[in-house]
Amino acid sequence: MSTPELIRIVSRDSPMALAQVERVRSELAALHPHIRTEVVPVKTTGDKWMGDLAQVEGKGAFTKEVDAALLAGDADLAVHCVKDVPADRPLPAGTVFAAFLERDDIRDALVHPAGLTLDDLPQGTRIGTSSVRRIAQLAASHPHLDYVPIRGNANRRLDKLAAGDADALLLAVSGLQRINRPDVITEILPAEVMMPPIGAGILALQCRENDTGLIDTVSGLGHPDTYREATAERMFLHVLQGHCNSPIAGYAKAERNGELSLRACVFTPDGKTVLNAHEWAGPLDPPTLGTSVAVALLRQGARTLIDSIAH
Ligand SMILES: NCc1[nH]cc(CCC(=O)O)c1CC(=O)O
Repeated sequence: MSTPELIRIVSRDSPMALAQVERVRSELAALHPHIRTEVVPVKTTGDKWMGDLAQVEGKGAFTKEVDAALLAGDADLAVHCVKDVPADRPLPAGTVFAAFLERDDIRDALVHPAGLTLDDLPQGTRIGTSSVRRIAQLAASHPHLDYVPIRGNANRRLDKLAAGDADALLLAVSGLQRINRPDVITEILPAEVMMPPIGAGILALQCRENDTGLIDTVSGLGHPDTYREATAERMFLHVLQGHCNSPIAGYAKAERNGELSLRACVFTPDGKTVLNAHEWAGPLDPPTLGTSVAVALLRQGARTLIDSIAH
């Protein structure tokens, strides 16, 4: 097994994705100063299609072309937001996760040009979001708000907000930090108000499964607690067979004392029905915790809620 001299890193070509690649490059440079890296940017279906993601083959819209480049040997290492990697099916055959980087902020933020906070938004404020998860969580608590679909990478959404296409946005804090625009945040929503999506704030490194030298080299970038959280969350989503447009939210948390917990919710689109589960792992391993929380929600009727959303 040999250490590679050059690692070609493939990723989406959005500013956020390229910033993520730079983080990987700098962590790699610190660990392996002699390895050179090259960036292979690709456009994904999700970047090109500006309509409803459920109408394209929704699942994997942000990952398919990246995975294809990896499998074709045009690159050696893919960087993905775990949030964008489908969990209802296995990773593309022949690829594996080699590491999960230390998790960033998991919360969503409100972006309002005049600096208003969520509870101050007036009647009829148009929130630019296409996310079933985000809309379902505000629909019940803030019924006076309106929603307008908005797509495109975070920079484009900020441009559309400035152009007046929406009155406010909901975006991930971690994403805004990555594109160096935390200045636009007017309020960070606590996870109790806006439960994050599965995999929020986590970057995964994916390799070809037979590239053992590379897997070994990049595994040093992995963060053990993030690995436990990501594994519990993805098994949860796998058992629920959630899809990219699912009204599902939740997060695992590895506490300082080593205990792992997972809380999760499934919503109706109007947010009036919320199924809830929160469990501690105790002696369970992370995937079994994920399975247990998913089964708890299935017992409460989660299947009907998930299947009633078009996908
Ligand atoms: N679907 C786009 C996407 N994928 C991951 C993030 C945020 C960063 C992350 O959670 O890793 C975003 C942007 C957003 O939802 O605001």
